[in-house]
Amino acid sequence: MTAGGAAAEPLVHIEDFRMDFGDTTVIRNLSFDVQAGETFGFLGSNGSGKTTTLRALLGIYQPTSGVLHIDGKPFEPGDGTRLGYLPEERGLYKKEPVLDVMVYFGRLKGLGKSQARSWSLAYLERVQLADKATMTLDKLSSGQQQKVQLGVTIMNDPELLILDEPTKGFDPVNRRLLMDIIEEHKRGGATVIMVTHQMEEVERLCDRVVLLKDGTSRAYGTVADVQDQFGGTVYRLSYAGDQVLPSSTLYDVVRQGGGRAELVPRPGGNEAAVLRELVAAGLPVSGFTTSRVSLEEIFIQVYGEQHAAGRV
Ligand SMILES: Nc1ncnc2c1ncn2[C@@H]1O[C@H](COP(=O)(O)OP(=O)(O)OP(=O)(O)O)[C@@H](O)[C@H]1O
Repeated sequence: MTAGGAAAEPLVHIEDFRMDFGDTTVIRNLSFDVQAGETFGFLGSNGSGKTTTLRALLGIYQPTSGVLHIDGKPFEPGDGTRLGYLPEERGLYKKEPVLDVMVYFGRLKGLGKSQARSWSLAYLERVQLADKATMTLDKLSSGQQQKVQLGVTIMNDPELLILDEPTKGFDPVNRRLLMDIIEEHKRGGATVIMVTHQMEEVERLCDRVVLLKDGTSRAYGTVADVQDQFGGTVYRLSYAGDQVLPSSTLYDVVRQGGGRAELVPRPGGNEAAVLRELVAAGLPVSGFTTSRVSLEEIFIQVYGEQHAAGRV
């Protein structure tokens, strides 16, 4: 792997990536880098092209055009960087016992049999599945199966961990556990690329992010950079009644209902100007506070109100 340092090549380099399926272009002009050692959030609404990009990066899809490099070259399995990939579509041998499956994959990844076995037993203990070690996978719940799959993904101590929605379907306690495990890999020096729809995970773990919309980059940088690109602040408003806020050139409404609203200011939309406009429009404002815009609010602003009510 390339050594660290100011002039170091990025571990992952994507430049002008384009992907067509038949007549449909699903990714265009996509460029971003992931530096060695960082945790990178790959964000975007459903169907925006995240999984397609990861598949092209790993050579599963042939890109229509552009550069997709890991450590300075197109990825070849078994060649250089130690990779752990958790694909979006999960799938292990469901009729085999959990421990046997883990040991099998451990051996494929170059671990000795006893090393793979002891690692797997310790992992199963940690994720509270020790009592399932001899059960076949199809007897486990889907969240439990996902824990096994994450174990298989990280058991070769990857230098580059690519996780496509690692906590999908987990309850909050298990999500926290999984985040802790990913954070340990990050602290151990691994580079992590993570697709997730959980913005609090991104704020907790990610050094930088790219936000995809319709196959192209909508925002790219540190979480703070992206917050700044979207005005940096959000106004939280409470008011009597449940009326719809007037549209305005001074702000975008990212959420409203039940006498509360969140507004992201546009240029010229300072607190005083926005408040004056709302009051002039007859809105009985009872509270108005300013805070840093969250990634979730940015996400809603980018992808539209239709996502606000449901899971994106
Ligand atoms: N093999 C394929 N053939 C044709 N279209 C495809 C293929 N794979 C993906 N697509 C299309 O490419 C677009 C992007 O899909 P992709 O799975 O990359 O989105 P995503 O951002 O990962 O979405 P999600 O958050 O829902 O997982 C979608 O419109 C999808 O239908």
